[in-house]
Amino acid sequence: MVEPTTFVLFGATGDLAKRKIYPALYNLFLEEKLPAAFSLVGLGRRELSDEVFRANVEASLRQFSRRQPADAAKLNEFLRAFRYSVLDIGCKEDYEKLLRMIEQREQALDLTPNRMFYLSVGPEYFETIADNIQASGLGSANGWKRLVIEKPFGHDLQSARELNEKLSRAFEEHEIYRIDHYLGKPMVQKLEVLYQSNPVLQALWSNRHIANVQITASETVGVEARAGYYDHVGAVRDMFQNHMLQLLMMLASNLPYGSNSDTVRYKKKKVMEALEPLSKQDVHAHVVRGQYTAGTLQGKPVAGYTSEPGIGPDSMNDTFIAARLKIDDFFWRGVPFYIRTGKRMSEKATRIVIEFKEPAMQSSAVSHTGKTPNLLIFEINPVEGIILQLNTRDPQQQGEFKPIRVDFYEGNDNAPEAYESLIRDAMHGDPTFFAHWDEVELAWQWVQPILEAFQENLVPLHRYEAGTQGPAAAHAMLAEDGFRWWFDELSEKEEETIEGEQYAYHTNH
Ligand SMILES: NC(=O)C1=CN([C@@H]2O[C@H](COP(=O)(O)OP(=O)(O)OC[C@H]3O[C@@H](n4cnc5c(N)ncnc54)[C@H](OP(=O)(O)O)[C@@H]3O)[C@@H](O)[C@H]2O)C=CC1
Ligand SMILES: O=C1O[C@H](COP(=O)(O)O)[C@@H](O)[C@H](O)[C@H]1O
Repeated sequence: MVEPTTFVLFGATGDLAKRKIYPALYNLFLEEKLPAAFSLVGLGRRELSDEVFRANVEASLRQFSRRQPADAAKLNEFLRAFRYSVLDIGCKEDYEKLLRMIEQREQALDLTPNRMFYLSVGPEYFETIADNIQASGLGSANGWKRLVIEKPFGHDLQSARELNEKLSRAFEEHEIYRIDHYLGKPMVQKLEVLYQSNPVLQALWSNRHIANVQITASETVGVEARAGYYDHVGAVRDMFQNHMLQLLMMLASNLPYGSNSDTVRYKKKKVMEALEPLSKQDVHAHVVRGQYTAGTLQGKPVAGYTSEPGIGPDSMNDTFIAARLKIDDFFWRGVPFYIRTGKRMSEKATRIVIEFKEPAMQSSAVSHTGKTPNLLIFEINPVEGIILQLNTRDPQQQGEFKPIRVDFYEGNDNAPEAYESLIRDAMHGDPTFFAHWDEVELAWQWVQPILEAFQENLVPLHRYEAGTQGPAAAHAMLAEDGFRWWFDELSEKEEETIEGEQYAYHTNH
């Protein structure tokens, strides 16, 4: 049972609300996962009547919801909860007006005053909104209050700390839900269960058996219409500091059976604390910075980053980052974690590949031609699946090994979106899949030398052609350790030679 809730949506006329929040709420409603007593107040500067607001919400469902609103009665029942109020974030009187409106609705619907403030607005507004919520009395009713905020949470370590301090004046940590939509992806949420409920995985889940871990989030899209935002953040802030490090934490935290949200947060924090820090001078040896140039994607020519609308010809912004990380703890000491993410790469895929070690002793009487390492692959996005790569004998070529893949793909094309489970969890008061401040701070702390090294140009900016798997230097980084990125569609030529060097790939580590 979800408690009665008033959902106060700042940025109700914006892109995120239309594309993600309304469809998520609608699907939760259809699945009877919204509170029976539910009211939503949308806020923005635009003058809209309740009717126009509801019509806009309906239009967004028609465009973006995974389930079309076919049943008019159901749709009307859903939209009945929606009201709109004009609010300028900096205007104190607007919050007083909002308070009166919410109180009236709570009275009319006999709602306990539980209020969820969802900030779907730029981060520059977070502090003002939190202060005004407190000053107006919106947050001091006789129920719970929660603050849901979107990324980015700060621009670097210092700004993140400042922001957190400001939010803490109005909301306690347990009331703040920092959304990282990667934590809402079904396969990411399943990692915990897969580990806890499969002794075979538990037995293998350590430096005894694992040679390395590779986490990739490659995108085919470029900067799109987000130049103003992206050119100041780059891949390191947009994806790496948050989504990619969250994937690392979820994978490496070895959660014991029966973990609750406190254990999850504690374990994730421990992973971050055990990450070997990089010094600014060392960044170049463990981090590859890249930027896409013109190329071909799915048969079509695409522009290079510096020719994109809104991007200057001299921009040194990173559209790709790859890094080698080491976790110095009992489980993972000696296992490199390679993380990479980039725009305009050859495929849209988020996946984790776990490469297992080879047994130390091999019989010399048996040919090992064709043998590859065992791999366990978690496909996270856009397809969801688990693949195990094993070796068997090739029946045609008696003496040779042949890799086979045992795979399971989640066939549900209509799977819930990340925002559905995250909004539901926030309404339930379950913080498990939200980013705690401790993790966010540790993530910024780890990334800070990278930000500084990029800023001071201590790391070369490697160009990579759009439609490829990123700069050659990212392949060379793994080759230095005797590994390779799995699942790259490198052409044979590229595989043989990278920047004139022989690709050092061997399977016995
Ligand atoms: N869009 C996306 O896919 C994603 C967005 N995010 C984050 O979500 C947040 C919102 O992004 P997005 O929806 O794209 O942004 P938009 O620019 O599309 O929307 C911004 C919203 O903020 C409102 N707003 C702006 N200034 C004021 C003000 N002074 N007073 C009142 N309302 C104001 C606007 O309303 P009005 O114009 O009516 O005043 C509008 O509803 C950002 O933090 C973004 O980083 C995170 C992940 C993905
Ligand atoms: O947060 C962001 O994520 C998207 C990628 O998300 P995905 O769910 O499609 O993998 C990325 O394109 C965007 O730049 C970033 O802000």
